Amino acid sequence: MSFIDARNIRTGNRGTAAETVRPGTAGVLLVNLGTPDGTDTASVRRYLTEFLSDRRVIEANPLIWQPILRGIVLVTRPRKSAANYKRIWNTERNESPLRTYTRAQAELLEARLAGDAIPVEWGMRYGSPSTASAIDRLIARGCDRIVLLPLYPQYSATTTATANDQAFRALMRLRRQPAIRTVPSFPDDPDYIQALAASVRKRLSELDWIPEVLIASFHGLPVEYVQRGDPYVTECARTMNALREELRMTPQELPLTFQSRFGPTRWLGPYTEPKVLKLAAHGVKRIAVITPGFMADCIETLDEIGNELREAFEHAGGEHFATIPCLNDSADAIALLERLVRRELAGWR
Ligand SMILES: C=CC1=C(C)c2cc3[nH]c(cc4nc(cc5[nH]c(cc1n2)c(C)c5CCC(=O)O)C(CCC(=O)O)=C4C)c(C)c3C=C
Ligand SMILES: [Fe+2]
Ligand SMILES: [Fe+2]
Repeated sequence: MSFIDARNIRTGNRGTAAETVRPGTAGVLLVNLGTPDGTDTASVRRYLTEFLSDRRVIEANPLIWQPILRGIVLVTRPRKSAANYKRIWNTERNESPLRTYTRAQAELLEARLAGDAIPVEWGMRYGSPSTASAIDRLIARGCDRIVLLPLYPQYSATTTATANDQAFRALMRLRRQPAIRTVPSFPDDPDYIQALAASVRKRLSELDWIPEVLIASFHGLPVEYVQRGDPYVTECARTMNALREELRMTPQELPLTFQSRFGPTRWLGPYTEPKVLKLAAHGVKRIAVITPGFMADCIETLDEIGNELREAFEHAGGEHFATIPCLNDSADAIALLERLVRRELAGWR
């Protein structure tokens, strides 16, 4: 018998097709936040449980937070959120818009990379399809090198870092790990800024009125996270400086605001809705809203902005309200993703 007893060695990756790997084959993994599987309260509760139990998202001591989450938040919020998801659901595919757009981005990017035979898969940080399953699919398609692209233009530990964490957690299951390159955030990448500017010009050209103010609304973050070193707010400011320059607009014409506050702590300001109500109180009748922090339309853009903010503005005397769609599956979005990915592929191809 040889010195190493082969019976004691697991030869493959658990649950993956490691034997299909072709050395030197690179693939791409797009990761987005995640979304419920359905608009029923139970599905939303399942999703929120996983999301809001992530210690990158809620940094409070779990001994304090988990009883609040399970005793209060998960008792009240899922029903309200489920009703909101119903208003924006993609009924044709019976799925959330975030899932539809993330899948479309992956499929269109794969078509763009077809000449180089680079497979593209997509996964979610929370819910399905899981990040681990997407990595398994890339390995089954022969990859031993993965470019991992978290779909957030501005870095935050609550989004980018936890997406990367989840991918590396998935690798912990594997004997034969692929090599990974993570794509950095891209808050003022020229292709991203030009795509945003083009989306503004296109949408405004469809209107028969001109907005007095174009609000740029980003997802918020607790101020404490920024004080502890999260660079998110700096990256939002970089996006805004570049976008204002590209559109030749002033901070008054294109102000930065933050939406989606959650919980009782202080979040980044100014908050989007109070800002819009103040504008209405000052006689502003026509506004448009862009949401540059989101690569795909989702409940935060379609419902919180497209429905709730619109109603609040009109109720306060506003007359015209328009939203600029996220980059979604536009040609500009796919060209941007391709460029970000090709930059990280350098040296591998
Ligand atoms: C402490 C709570 C939260 C932090 C921090 C947070 C950061 C953060 N989130 C996004 C992007 C998205 N968030 C979305 C939904 C969402 N976010 C929170 C809470 C925090 N987010 C909640 C409770 C929810 C659910 C909304 C509901 O009505 O129940 C989404 C949309 C998902 C979808 O299904 O459409 C996105 C996208 C960013 C970019 C960010 C930090 C910068
Ligand atoms: Fe969020
Ligand atoms: Fe929200």
